[in-house]
Amino acid sequence: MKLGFIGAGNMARAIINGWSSQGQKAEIYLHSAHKASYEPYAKEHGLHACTSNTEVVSKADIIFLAVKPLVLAEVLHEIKETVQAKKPVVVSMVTGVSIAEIADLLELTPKELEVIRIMPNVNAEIAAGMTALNASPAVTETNFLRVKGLFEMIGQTEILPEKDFSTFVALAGSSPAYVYFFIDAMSRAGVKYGLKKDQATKIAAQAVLGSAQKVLADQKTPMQLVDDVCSPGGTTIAGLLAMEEAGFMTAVIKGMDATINKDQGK
Ligand SMILES: NC(=O)C1=CN([C@@H]2O[C@H](COP(=O)(O)OP(=O)(O)OC[C@H]3O[C@@H](n4cnc5c(N)ncnc54)[C@H](OP(=O)(O)O)[C@@H]3O)[C@@H](O)[C@H]2O)C=CC1
Ligand SMILES: O=C(O)[C@@H]1CCC=N1
Repeated sequence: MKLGFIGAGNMARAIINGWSSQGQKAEIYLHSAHKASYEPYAKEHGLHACTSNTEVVSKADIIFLAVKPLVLAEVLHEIKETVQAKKPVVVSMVTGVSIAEIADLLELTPKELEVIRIMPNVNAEIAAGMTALNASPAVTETNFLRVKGLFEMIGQTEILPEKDFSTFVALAGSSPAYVYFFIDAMSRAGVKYGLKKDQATKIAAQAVLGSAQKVLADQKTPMQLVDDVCSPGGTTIAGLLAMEEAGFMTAVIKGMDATINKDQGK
C-alpha cells in the first residue's frame, strides 16, 4: 500500500506523525505548495518528496487531500487527468466539500471514483484522534476497511452520513481548539491565584483528561457526573452556577452553531 499526501500542513503532519508513532510502515509520497515546507519534513521522516501533485497521484494508491478548501478546485484541476487515467482511492479531509463535489471537480461521478470523505482531528498525532468517514458507492469494502484501519491506528472512528459532517466538525474536528482554550482559561485562573502557568496548565489538562476518560468509561450521563461532584452547599455548585450565570452552556452552543454555519458556507 502506497499512500500519497497533497498538502503537508498541520493536519497531514498530525496524521503522518501519529502513524509513525504507531509503527505504520506504508511508503508515503508527499507534495505541498512550498519546497521549503515539505522537503525538510519528508527528509526528517523518511517520506518521498515529490515535485508535483500529479507525481503524488502517479506514485501512490491512496491519495489524501490535505489542503485548505480555497485551493481544492485548483489542485483537483491539476491532478484531474492523472486521476481519470489511474483511478486511485481519493481520501479528502477538506472541510465543507462533499464526495459528489470532489468527484464532479475531477469530472467523474461518485460511482466511477473511489472517494472517501473523512474529518479527522489533530489529536491523531498522539493516537487519540476522532475521525468520521463516509464513502462513495464506488469504494470497495477492502479499500474502505484499509482507510478506516489507518485511522483506527491513531484514534477512534465513526461512520457518518455526509449530512452530519458539519456537526462532527464542531464536536471533533474543531473542538480540540475549544478544549485547549478551556484548559488555558482554567490555567490562567490558576495563575491569577498564584500558581505558575506550566504547573496550572498541567493540573487543568490532567483534570480534563481524567474527566473525558470518566465520561467514556462510566454508564452515567455527563450531567449525573456533574451532580456527583456538586456537594450540597459546596465549592463546585458555587462555581457551576457562576459559570452558568456568565452563559457557559449558551457560549458553547453558540460556538458549535458558528462552526456548523461556517462549514455549511452560511
Ligand atoms: N487543522 C485541523 O485541525 C484540521 C484540518 N482539517 C482540514 O484539513 C485541511 C488542511 O488543513 P491544515 O493542515 O490545518 O492546513 P495548513 O494550512 O496547515 O496546510 C495546508 C497545506 O496545503 C498546502 N498547499 C497549499 N496550496 C497547495 C497546492 N496548490 N498544492 C499542494 N499543496 C498545497 C500547504 O503547503 P505549504 O505547507 O507548502 O505551504 C500546506 O501544506 C483543510 O481542508 C482543513 O479544513 C480537517 C480537520 C482538522
Ligand atoms: O478550522 C478549520 O477550518 C479546520 C477544520 C477543522 C479544524 N480546522
